Amino acid sequence: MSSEVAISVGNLSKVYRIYNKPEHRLVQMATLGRIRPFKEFAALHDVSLEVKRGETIGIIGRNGCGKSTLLQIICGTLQPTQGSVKVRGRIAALLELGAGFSGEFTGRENVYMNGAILGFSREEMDARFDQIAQFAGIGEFIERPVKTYSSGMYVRLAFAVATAVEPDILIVDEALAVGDEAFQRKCYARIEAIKERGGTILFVSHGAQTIVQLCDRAILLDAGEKLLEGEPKAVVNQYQRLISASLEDQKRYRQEIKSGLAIGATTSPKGETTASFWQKDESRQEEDKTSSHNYDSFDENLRSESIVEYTINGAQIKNIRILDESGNAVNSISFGRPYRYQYDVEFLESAENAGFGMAIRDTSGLHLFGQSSGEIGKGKKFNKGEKLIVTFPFLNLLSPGLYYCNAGVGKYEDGEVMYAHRIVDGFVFRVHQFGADLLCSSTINLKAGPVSVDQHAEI
Ligand SMILES: Nc1ncnc2c1ncn2[C@@H]1O[C@H](COP(=O)(O)OP(=O)(O)OP(=O)(O)O)[C@@H](O)[C@H]1O
Repeated sequence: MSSEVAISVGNLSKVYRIYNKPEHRLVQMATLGRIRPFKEFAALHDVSLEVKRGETIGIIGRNGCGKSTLLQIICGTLQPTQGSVKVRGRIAALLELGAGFSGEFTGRENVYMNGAILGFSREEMDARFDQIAQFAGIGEFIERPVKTYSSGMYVRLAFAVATAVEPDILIVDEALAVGDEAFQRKCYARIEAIKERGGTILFVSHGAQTIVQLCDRAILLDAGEKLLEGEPKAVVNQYQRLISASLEDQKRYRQEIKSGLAIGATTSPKGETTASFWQKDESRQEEDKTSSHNYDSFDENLRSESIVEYTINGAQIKNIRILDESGNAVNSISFGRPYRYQYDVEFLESAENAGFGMAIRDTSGLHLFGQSSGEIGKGKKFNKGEKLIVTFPFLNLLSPGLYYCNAGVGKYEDGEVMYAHRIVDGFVFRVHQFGADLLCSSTINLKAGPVSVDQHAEI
């Protein structure tokens, strides 16, 4: 293993044996394995991955997809059925609650025991103890048995120990979700500090935002298999599409993701690209370019390369766009000016209680703003064939930079809220620098106007 690599996992598989009754284990032992009264369940199948020193990798996937199993094998607390794991450096792990501490011992005693397991002497832990207790912030509970702790207190102490011992590799399994918001912020700051000093971090989370914000690379696990590995935002987009798909579509998506078809698929089902709408507006763009009132324009080269389109489920969103005050299509816009974010919707089936939404995210995937036409479930009925233009007016107070827009049509059917159609990162726009410098460009905000949904025959 090269010295640049901190973790190397090769063709890892884990098969659990599931016994219907505890005594079946005895039967197996008594018959020297001739009777095998168990079923086998493959929790991991042929997973390989490599984490370089200094990288932060996020693992995302549905419940039961094998994330914890993978981390436990990497930490050495679980044996694989097949495959290899090589680790270079000292690992500190925050695995699921209950692992790591002994309930009968006090917090203080557990801190010292954990330190000893990681190879620290009593003196070395003495030097760190006050800092650990202060970070955990659990007051006099540090002198009480850990079994009396709330889950939040437990995580506070576990995180304080795991990060105070300056690990080369930090492995965190969703644990932070238990702490309160202020503590989570403290933890993320500490994770950032570990990253900055070149530590390697392996991070499991269901939180798409966390993965996008913290990680250099993400891995999507599904049913024990590594489906995708890559840039966090692209991986998270596919994960979100997968978890909100019907069982039937999930199979197809898995195939698409595995074969690489799902990434950067920018074509809508009818073969129209999002850019085709804009080509219709070329004459208007020309007019706009000649007008002297602003620097707004439409940049043909600025296209979203991370579009993820959900299955059409009764409606279709088309032609996502931003229009300036005069109705010109723009994707390079000014600070402080009013615009309309717009898309067309055609209902392919009638839908009760439909609603329309949008969201804006920055390049890291951070959700900045979202708006909807109203609560889904209290919306109108729309008939098959009905065509609409959905408009979200806004005053642009976003700082210069690139932003990605989502569009979604929701409906309420059989007591369930679902997407009739959704496009993630369907449109990208730039807030340009011209004229923004003098304004307060640190504001990350939009001033939204009332959403309108207009019937339209020609879309
Ligand atoms: N000791 C065990 N015996 C049998 N099956 C197990 C055992 N531990 C885990 N499993 C099964 O293996 C699969 C993977 O479990 P794992 O805990 O790794 O998933 P996960 O992705 O971490 O799930 P979650 O997001 O819910 O924490 C699940 O279907 C789980 O039921």
